[in-house]
Amino acid sequence: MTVEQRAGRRVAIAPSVLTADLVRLADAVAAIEAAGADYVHLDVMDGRFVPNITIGIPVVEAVADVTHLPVDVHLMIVEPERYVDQFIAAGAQIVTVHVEASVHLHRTVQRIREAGAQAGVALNPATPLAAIEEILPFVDLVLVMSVNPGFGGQTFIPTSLGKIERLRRMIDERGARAVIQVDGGIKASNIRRVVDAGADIIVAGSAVFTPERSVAEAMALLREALGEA
Ligand SMILES: O=C(CO)[C@@H](O)[C@H](O)COP(=O)(O)O
Ligand SMILES: [Fe+2]
Repeated sequence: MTVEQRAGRRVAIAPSVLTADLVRLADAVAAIEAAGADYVHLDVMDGRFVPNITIGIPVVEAVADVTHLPVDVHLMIVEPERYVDQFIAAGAQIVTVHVEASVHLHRTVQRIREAGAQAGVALNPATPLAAIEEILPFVDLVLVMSVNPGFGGQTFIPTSLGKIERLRRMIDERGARAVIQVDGGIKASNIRRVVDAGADIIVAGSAVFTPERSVAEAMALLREALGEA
């Protein structure tokens, strides 16, 4: 994408429901949809790849059944290739796997696309961009983790900004089609910097689901920080 094309683009926001009231998950999804979210981001954790266990296939299916938003599934699980078909059958439109978790990443990405979803690859904060050099032409999305995966509500790691800038250059120089998603610790106070570094899709969990304000107010605050409200 050229600088000119990027200048006119609208940034997408993908709220993560990880810190929502999960007893009222349908209400949380309806609230982000009404507030103009572009995706619903679902964080799947297995207690092995990350030290936390969250939701699985039935919850993804339940969310897909009650929303028009594209369902963006972030798999923080070992051997994700064993489950991608089931997540896609459940309604996932984007399936992102961690490069650290899939030995035959090219095969996994191919399988996600064959099954009809968009394929994303995610990088932990300590994983260098070199890990995606070979897979870049085959993916729809690269997810830069700006916290160590496993929990919502953590603090943004500032060195992520340089990594996003370098990834932006890598994608643009190679003419790759992948979009850049950034996930972890993004608030109204830093969203502009993340977008200026090159992000196309912002994941925001605790900034959207917070006791401090309604979902609608929180989303408006993020848009305002982007200069879009
Ligand atoms: O994947 C993850 C955490 O592992 C994220 O999607 C978080 O759930 C985002 O939450 P905040 O950092 O925005 O609170
Ligand atoms: Fe996530």
